[in-house]
Order: sequence, then C-alpha cells, then structure tokens
Amino acid sequence: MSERILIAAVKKPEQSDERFQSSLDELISLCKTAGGSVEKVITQNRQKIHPAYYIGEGKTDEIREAAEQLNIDLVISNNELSAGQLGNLNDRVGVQVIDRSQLILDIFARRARTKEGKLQVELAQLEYTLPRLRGKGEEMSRLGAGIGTRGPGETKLETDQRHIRSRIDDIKRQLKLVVRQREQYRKRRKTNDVFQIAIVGYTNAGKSTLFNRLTQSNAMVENQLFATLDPLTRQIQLPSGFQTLITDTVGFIQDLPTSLVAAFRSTLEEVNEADFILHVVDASSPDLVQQQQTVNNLLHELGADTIPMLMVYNKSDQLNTDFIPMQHPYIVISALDTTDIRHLLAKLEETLKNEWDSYTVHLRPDQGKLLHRLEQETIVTKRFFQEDENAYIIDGYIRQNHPMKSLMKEY
Ligand SMILES: Nc1nc2c(ncn2[C@@H]2O[C@H](COP(=O)(O)OP(=O)(O)OP(=O)(O)O)[C@@H](O)[C@H]2O)c(=O)[nH]1
Ligand SMILES: [Mg+2]
Repeated sequence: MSERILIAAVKKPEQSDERFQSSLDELISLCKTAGGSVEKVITQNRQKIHPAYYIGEGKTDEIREAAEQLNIDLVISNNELSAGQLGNLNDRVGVQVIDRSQLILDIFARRARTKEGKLQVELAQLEYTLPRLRGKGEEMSRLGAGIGTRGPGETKLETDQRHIRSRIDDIKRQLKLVVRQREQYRKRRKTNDVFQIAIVGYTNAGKSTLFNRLTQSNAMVENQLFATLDPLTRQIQLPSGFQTLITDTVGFIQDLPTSLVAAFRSTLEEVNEADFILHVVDASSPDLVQQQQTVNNLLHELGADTIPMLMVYNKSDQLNTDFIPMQHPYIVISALDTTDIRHLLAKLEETLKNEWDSYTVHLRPDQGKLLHRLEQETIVTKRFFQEDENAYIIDGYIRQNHPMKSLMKEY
C-alpha cells in the first residue's frame, strides 16, 4: 500500500525554470524511492518563502481541498521547513506535512546497513526532529508508520523530547567507539598499502551497476535513488594482474541539506582516502551538466579534487545524439555491456600508467616472490628471461608513493 503524496513547491525568482523543474523531478523520484506515489504537485511563484506557511495562505486552502479530494496521506514541501512553518501547515492542510529533508532522511533510514550508517542516520533524524517538536508532542506521536517516521532498521523514530536528548547522547557515545574501530581497520588497510579506487557520482548514475559488473558481486542495484548508503568494498584485478580495492559509494544529490552531509561524512571520508576516483555520470540525463558539477563541487569541498579521476560517461545505450564529453580523461560506456566493462578496465589501467612512473628491474630467478608482488602491486607491462644475465627483466609502472619505489634501484 503506497502512500498518496501531494507535493507543495515554491519557486523563487532567483531559481531558473529548468533548475526548479529538475528539483521537482528529483523530489518525485525521491517520493517513489520512499515507496509513495505522487498524486498532485502544487506550485507557486513567490518573491520569498512565506514566513508562517512556506507557501501562500490561499494556496494552503487549495492544498487542503486537493488533499481531501484525492485522499492524500502526506504533503511534502520541496524546501526545508522551520518548526513554525511545519506546525502551521500541518494545522492548515489537515494531513501530515513533512519536508524534503525528512523525506531524504527517511530513505537513508531504510537504506542504512552498517552499524555506523544506522547510528549516523538516526542521529541526523533526531537532531532534525528535536527543534521541531511542538511541546505537546501530539502531532508527532500521532504519526503512524509512514514516510518521515521511520528510524533505521525496524525502530520507530523517537518523539519524546526527553528521550530524544538521552538517545542523542547515547548515539554519540556509540559512534565514537565505532569510528575508532573503523579508523583502526582503515589504518591496517593503509599499512597493507592496497591501492584504493572509489566509484563516485550523482545518484542513479549507475555506480552500483558498474561496481557489480566489475566485481561480479551483487551489491544492491535498484532503479531508485539512494540504493546505496554505506560503502561496499571489494577487490578487483586489472588486465595486467594489478590488484586494487574498489568501493561503491552513496550517490550525491543537489542541495543536500547540511545536516545530511554531516551524517554521511564517513562515506565521504572514504572518498578522501581513495588513490583514484571513477566518476560515473548518467550521460543520457538531461541534467547531465548540473549533476556532474554537483559532484565536482562536493569533491572540491571534501578536498578530494586533487585525486586522479577517470570520467565514466555511462548509459551510452540510451544516447541518440553524438556525445561530447566535458572532462578528461574519459570513457563512454554502458555498464550493462560486457565488452564496455573490459574496455573500462583497460582504460583504467592506461590512465594509471599515465599517472605513474615507469620502471625496469632485473630479478634473479630465486626472486619469484618479489616478482609476484610486482605483478599485483604495480602494472607490469613486459617480463622476459635474459639468459646471459640469468635474470628476469621486468618493465612496468609504479605509483610514486609505493613503498617499493624507493627500493627500485637496488634490485
Ligand atoms: N540503460 C542503462 N541503464 C543503466 C546503465 N547503468 C545503470 N543503469 C540503470 O540505472 C539505474 C540506477 O543504477 P544504480 O547502479 O543503482 O545507480 P547508482 O549510481 O548506484 O544509484 P545510487 O546508489 O542511488 O546513487 C538502474 O535501473 C540500472 O539498471 C546503463 O549503462 N544503461
Ligand atoms: Mg548505488
């Protein structure tokens, strides 16, 4: 049984028509992802958001009538609402009102898989809820189990002020512990010195599809926004035998509320530690430029914009015009096409070679272990046995900060 949703949206003069429309489209997608169906969209052009009602007072009557007529369960505003606006609108339109942030939090809550992810989502939800409780607590507690009331896992979101406060403290305490554990794990991984690649991109770009195809695993793939919340990491091998870890990440969206950015810092920090980024773009999307820019901006904010990156223009099967890439280096593929996946692996290796330093080493026949290590940790391009020297000659590429790099001369 899907909830029937009415969307209320205010368009301000500084927002272009296209931008407004794409934010509406995104909100509609988000509603679907949350399991609702959008029955009506009511919009209004305004100089400013109405301080008390968000949308104009006349419009609130229109919303109430439409809600009654269409059996609406839930009204969702396209912008974040203040405590006052939320309360007033609730009273005015006669059905439950939530805002875009609550909707996104609700989706995150359902997607959270790791302990840390769940804790962070619940924390963000509680911190959002706390200032918006209206003393009485009646409006909040009358909420059943619908969109905007779900906590991570099976729990219902806490609605009592006192309980919320102590739960927030509790979560923060637990988070500290979990974060420390994760850091230790990461440090171990770093000292193992495994190369790490992060797949990033706008939501629905095809990251998880690509990740699955690359790893033959079955990370969740859904035609829904935010199919991925917590990062997944697997090991893959490039054609030369080079081994790398690859991580799928949660998709970015435009205007992600600050409180949510904070909640997902752990996912984003992982991006920061990557040695290389695959930036997946839905090349068939009409919002392609905007989406690509949103991701670039966020990478910049994270300080991850200096990490070498390959642009992966995906969904080429959906393109009917000539595609002009905007960023280099790049590859145009369909993640659904096996040949394209092979091309991507080759292109990835090419791109790494361009970034790295070439080397030649001579190894004695008894240095098989070292040879094996070179094959896995560097990109070996040539390998042959030189009889007169009684040595293996290895040509390859190695990244500048690899621990073996400084030893290269000595081999
Ligand atoms: N036609 C076509 N569809 C694709 C391609 N790659 C992915 N898709 C579809 O696009 C939708 C989204 O794919 P996902 O892999 O879940 O996207 P994502 O980037 O991981 O999305 P989030 O995790 O929500 O950020 C799914 O329905 C995929 O089947 C492609 O190359 N061509
Ligand atoms: Mg995904």
